[in-house]
Amino acid sequence: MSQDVQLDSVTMRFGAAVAVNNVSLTIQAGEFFSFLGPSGCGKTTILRMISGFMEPTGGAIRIGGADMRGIGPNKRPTALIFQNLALFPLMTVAENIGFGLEVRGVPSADRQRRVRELLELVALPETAEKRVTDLSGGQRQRIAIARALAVEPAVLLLDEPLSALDLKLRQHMRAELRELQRRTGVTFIYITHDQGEALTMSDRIGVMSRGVLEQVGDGPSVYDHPESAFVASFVGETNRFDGTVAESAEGWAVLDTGFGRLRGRNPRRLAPGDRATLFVRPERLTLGQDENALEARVSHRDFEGAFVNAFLDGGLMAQVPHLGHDPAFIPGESARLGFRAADAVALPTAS
Ligand SMILES: Nc1ncnc2c1ncn2[C@@H]1O[C@H](COP(=O)(O)OP(=O)(O)OP(=O)(O)O)[C@@H](O)[C@H]1O
Repeated sequence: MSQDVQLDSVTMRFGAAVAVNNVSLTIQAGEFFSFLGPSGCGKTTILRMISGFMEPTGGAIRIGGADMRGIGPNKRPTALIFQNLALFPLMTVAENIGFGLEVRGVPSADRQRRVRELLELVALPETAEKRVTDLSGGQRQRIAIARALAVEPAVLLLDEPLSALDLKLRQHMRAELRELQRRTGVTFIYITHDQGEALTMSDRIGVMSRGVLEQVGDGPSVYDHPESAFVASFVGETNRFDGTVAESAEGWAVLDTGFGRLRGRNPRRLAPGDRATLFVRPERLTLGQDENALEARVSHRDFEGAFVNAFLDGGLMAQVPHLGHDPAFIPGESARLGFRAADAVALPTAS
């Protein structure tokens, strides 16, 4: 059975350094939850504490309501998949998957049945007698997952498991992991620095920076409603207009910026005189929009296939779908752009 994972003011100090700072959160049973953040933000440390390879220096971790303090990794209802998978190269696929069951003394016939079921689950029934070294990267990935699921963990912990794969395979595996999670109902806790992975797979995402859990929410809420400058900049591309709040009213703020007065949402209740930054996604900065109108010279444009990205003076970027007849972003010429105030968010400028 899958179980919820509760972090209660969890802190991890290494000497004077605080790797994880007072993180509180409940990951629901059966949820696909991702911790997303840049290198060094504390994601791996959180995963190690949940799996029992490290004890927090403060706070508590409960799984299915039971306090995990003092309970070693083998006694916890968790399984961990590392970045390098750590499959045994000299064993066959079936031996790899059955390894944890053998260690636990599961009889051979039961073990074989379970291995067959798991190979069906990851759609690789024909590979049972192959050596893992004869498999492709994506196949090895699936075998590592089957091996982790063999011992029927309530919670599967995944430490950047796709980072060694090439781009196409990585994108394909996202869908497979998501599907596998739905089918098994096991709680997945996934860590990644790749926002695309987090956004496509997760029920909810916890965005981390410098040991702090900055925001928790589903993909659209984190992308469309960032609550800090860090989240706005780290999740997705964004334009930023630095300035000072000139006016503020219920839910709205007007900023004086290098591009004139610009208006956006004001979820953090910024007041006149506050330093602030207005964030606008490139796909929301559009041609022929009169609200929050501005002019900027096009420096260059990149053709990306499905999209055209136009780069403008002032560090701005506008993204439009490529429909065969691209709009007039002509390098060297001035473009008149704008954005709806509802598509912009003013947040305290990052220190
Ligand atoms: N055993 C340790 N001793 C001392 N400092 C550590 C130890 N483990 C991690 N740290 C420090 O804690 C911070 C968080 O590290 P952590 O590995 O959790 O980050 P991360 O977000 O997983 O990064 P990455 O994606 O690079 O693995 C870093 O500053 C790291 O140097």
